[in-house]
Amino acid sequence: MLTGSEMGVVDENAAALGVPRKQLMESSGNAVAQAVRAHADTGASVTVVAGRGNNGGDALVAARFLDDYDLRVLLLGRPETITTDIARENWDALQSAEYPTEQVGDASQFALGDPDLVVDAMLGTGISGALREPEATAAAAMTASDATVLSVDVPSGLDAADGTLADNAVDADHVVTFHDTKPGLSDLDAGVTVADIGIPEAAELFVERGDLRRLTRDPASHKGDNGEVLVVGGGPYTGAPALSAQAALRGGADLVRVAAPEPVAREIQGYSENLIVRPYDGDVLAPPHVDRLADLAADHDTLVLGPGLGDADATLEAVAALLERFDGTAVVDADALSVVPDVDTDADLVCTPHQEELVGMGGETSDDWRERADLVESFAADLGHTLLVKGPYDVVSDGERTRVNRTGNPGMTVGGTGDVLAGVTGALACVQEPRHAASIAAYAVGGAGDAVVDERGYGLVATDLLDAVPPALWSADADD
Ligand SMILES: NC(=O)C1=CN([C@@H]2O[C@H](COP(=O)(O)OP(=O)(O)OC[C@H]3O[C@@H](n4cnc5c(N)ncnc54)[C@H](O)[C@@H]3O)[C@@H](O)[C@H]2O)[C@@H](O)CC1
Ligand SMILES: [K+]
Repeated sequence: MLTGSEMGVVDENAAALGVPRKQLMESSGNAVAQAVRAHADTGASVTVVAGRGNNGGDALVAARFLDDYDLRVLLLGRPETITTDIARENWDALQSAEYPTEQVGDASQFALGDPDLVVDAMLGTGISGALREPEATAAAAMTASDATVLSVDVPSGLDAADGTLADNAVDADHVVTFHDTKPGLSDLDAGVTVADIGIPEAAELFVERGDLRRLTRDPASHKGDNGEVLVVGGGPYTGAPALSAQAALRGGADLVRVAAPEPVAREIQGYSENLIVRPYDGDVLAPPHVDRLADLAADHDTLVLGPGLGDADATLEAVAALLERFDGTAVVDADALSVVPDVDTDADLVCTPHQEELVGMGGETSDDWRERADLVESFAADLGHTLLVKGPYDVVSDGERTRVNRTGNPGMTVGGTGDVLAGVTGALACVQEPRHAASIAAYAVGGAGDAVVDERGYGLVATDLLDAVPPALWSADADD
């Protein structure tokens, strides 16, 4: 089942793969016409009631497949108010071909007549709230009529975000929905057909620009609403935690703090005035620090644990103890990964190993990315956590759902790129489900690397990625 917004992600991913929405609309329209044929004999009277969005567009396409019916096509509103180019192009095609179309200016002009079948294509996944006019009047007329009511995608008035049905929704006899069923359809007293509209499976498997649609930033948000990240890293190394923390800021987090041993804290701060550094005593993370860090972590949306911590026994012991105390979302990277298989934690972990680290954790890998995806999925299920396994094709799995990211290039084998990825994942995990955070982070950091290499060739360094992350996250072109 897919919600309306998930459908939007998949459909833009299809466009990114070369199957644009207008092509999908042609398939949808064809499927609507097939459903008409299934419920009305050739020659029967069929009235199409089209809204001004793409739901209406689907039915305007269907009209071209229904030449052997006694057809009427009603547009609710003026053609100038059609909201998308592709729906308007299909309206214009009906005009050029001189189909019998009518415009309904307002509710008082709506007259359904007495058709054998009515196609309800007023509103689909773009609805918000109860039906307004003239849709409300048209819906009441459809529901009251003797006509068979065939709804396109969802009955107008059903909100595919959560399945709620408006009081004045269309009472459909049949629904032809696209690609996958939608929330609320199974509760209706209507026959539901799911039509394949030619969206490639890859649009759901591969992370593509449609996934960026999940990113939203509330214009009314305040400092902190977009995430506070705590990076626990550093000791033997200073660059890694600084990179992760700066990447978390580039990934959209509002506040990023780094907890690090006192001797390296100043150096980490020196990399960037944007960071807040919280020093603790000693040269490396060790069990005595855990109480304070656990309290600090509880005040953050996500924890990024591992960058530059090193693998001293005391450090790994402290990592395990910290995870045992923590019940939020933590991105675990680098040396901290080795602790994960044996740790007992209520936290949601996003583990970001490369393939060697995966094997070190007890997982298996394969040169074939499809096999690797299966292996990662079953290992994620064993662990009970989300995995983002880095490679030429990154694999993200929560043990049930698995995605593959194809951005990135061989220039990114340089040191530090993993720290950037962990930081961006940490930032996104403040506002996204872990699997989406990991998928989008992999896509955007890979895309950032691709942009840098496109511009300057190989020889990129991890700091180059930082500036390239925001455009990779936020400036994808969306089509209609
Ligand atoms: N996303 C996809 O993957 C695909 C979508 N297609 C179709 O596109 C539909 C979604 O199209 P759109 O996003 O253009 O949205 P809709 O066509 O569902 O509705 C958009 C219009 O409805 C108006 N509106 C919203 N709430 C209203 C209310 N309560 N009362 C009256 N008017 C209201 C909006 O102002 C807007 O003009 C799907 O349901 C499906 O039929 C298909 O063409 C193929 C693929
Ligand atoms: K509809």
